[in-house]
Amino acid sequence: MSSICSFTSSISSISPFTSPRKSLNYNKYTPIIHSSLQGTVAEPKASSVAEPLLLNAVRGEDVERPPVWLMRQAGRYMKADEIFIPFTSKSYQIICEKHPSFRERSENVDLVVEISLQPWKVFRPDGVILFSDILTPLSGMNIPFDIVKGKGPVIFNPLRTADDVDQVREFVPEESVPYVGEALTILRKEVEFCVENKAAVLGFVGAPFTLASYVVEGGSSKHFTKIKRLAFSQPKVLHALLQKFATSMAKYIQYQADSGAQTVQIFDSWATELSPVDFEEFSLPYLKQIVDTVKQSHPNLPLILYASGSGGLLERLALTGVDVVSLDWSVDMAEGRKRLGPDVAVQGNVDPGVLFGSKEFITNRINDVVKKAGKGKHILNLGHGIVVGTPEENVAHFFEVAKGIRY
Ligand SMILES: Cc1c2[nH]c(c1CCC(=O)O)Cc1[nH]c(c(CCC(=O)O)c1C)Cc1[nH]c(c(CCC(=O)O)c1C)Cc1[nH]c(c(C)c1CCC(=O)O)C2
Repeated sequence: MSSICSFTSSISSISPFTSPRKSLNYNKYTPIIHSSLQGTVAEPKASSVAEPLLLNAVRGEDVERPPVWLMRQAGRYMKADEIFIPFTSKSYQIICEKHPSFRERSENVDLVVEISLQPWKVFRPDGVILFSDILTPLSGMNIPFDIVKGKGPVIFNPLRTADDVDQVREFVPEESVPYVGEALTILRKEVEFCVENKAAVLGFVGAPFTLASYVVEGGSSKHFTKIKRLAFSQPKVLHALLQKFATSMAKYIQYQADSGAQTVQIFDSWATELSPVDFEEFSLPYLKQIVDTVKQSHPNLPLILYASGSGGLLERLALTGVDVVSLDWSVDMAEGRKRLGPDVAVQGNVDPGVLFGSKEFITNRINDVVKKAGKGKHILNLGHGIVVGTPEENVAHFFEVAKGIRY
C-alpha cells in the first residue's frame, strides 16, 4: 500500500489578512508522512529527495512521461473532495463559505496552504501552484484593489496620469506579502517529503502589461481601450508604469524562488490584445528584462510564460528567454513546437472545454497532444484555466490517463 502525505501545519493561530505576521518559526513546522502500514513515520532527510519530474522534463532530461498539472487547478471547480479522499481537507466551497473574501483566502498562510494542497491531495498532479492572484502585490505597490465575487478584480483608483504612476511604490515582497513566502516554504516542505509524489511547487506573477491593463482599465476589460489610449497617446506614462512592474515582478519572482518555489510562471494573459508591433514595444522588453534579471540571480530556476491567444506571437514569446512557453489551443501543438524550436519546453494546449467531453474524447486529446509534443520538454496542461463547472470526475480521468502515459 502506498503512503499518503498530509499537511500538518503547526501554525495554529490564524492572523487576519490585514495584519501580516512578521515571521514564523519554521522549525516548528514538521511535515508528517502517514503510512497505512507503519503509521506516522519520521521525517526523511532532505538529501534523499529527488528532483521532481516537472523540473527534469523542463531541463530536457530523460523522463518516462510528461508531468501534468492544471492551470487554475486550486479552487473553482472542486466541490467535494471527500468523494475521492475521505480524510483530506475541507472542500474549497466550504472554505469559501467561511471566508467569503478572496483576499482573505489568498492572504492567510493557513488558508493558502490548505487550498493549494487540495487538488494535490485529490489528484496528485506533478505541480502544486500557490493559491494567490497576479494582483496580490498591488496593495503593496500603493494600488488599492479588491476581488469581488461575480465581478472579478476592481481597482479603486485606476491609474491614468503621470502623477498617478508617480504614486506607485516599488514592491518589497518580504514586507508586503510575507504570507506568500511563508506559504511557499510550507508547501515546498509538504510536497518534498512526500516520497511517492515528487511534485514541484509553482509560484507565479503577472507580467507588466497584463498588470497594467488591470490598473489602468480599473478591472477586467473587453476592448482594452483605456490602456490603449494611454499607450498610443502618452506612451511615456505607460512605460514608466511598466518599468515599475518589471522591477517589482523580477524581485517578486526572486522572493518566491528563495521561499520555496521551484519554477515560476509569468502570466501575460492580455499581451495578445496588442498587435505584434505593439507587443514589441509594450510587453516584450519588460518580459525580457524580468527574465534577464532573474536568470542572473537564479540561473537554474525555470521560468514559464503564458499569454492567452498567443498563436500569432509564439516566436516573440520565445525571444523573452523563458524556459517554457505555455500554449493555448489556438495553435496545433506540433506546429507550436516547431515554431518555438528545440530549446524551449512546451506546456498546455489542451482546450479546457475538452474536460466537458466524454472520457474517450478526453483520452484521445491527451494522446494527441502528447504525441505532437514529442518526448521530453513537455508539461501536459490545459491551454487556459480549468472552467467552473468542469465535472470533477473528468478532471480525475485527465490525471489518471496522464499519469499512465509512458513514452
Ligand atoms: C477572476 C479573476 C481573479 N483574478 C483575475 C481574474 C480574471 C479576471 C479577468 O478575466 O479579467 C486576474 C488573473 N489571475 C490570474 C490570471 C492569469 C491566468 C489567466 O489568464 O487566467 C489573471 C488574468 C492567475 C490566477 N488566479 C488564481 C490563481 C490560483 C492558482 C491556480 O492556478 O490554481 C492563478 C494562477 C486564483 C483566483 N483569482 C481570482 C479568483 C476568484 C481565483 C480563485 C479561483 C479561480 O477562480 O481561479 C480572481
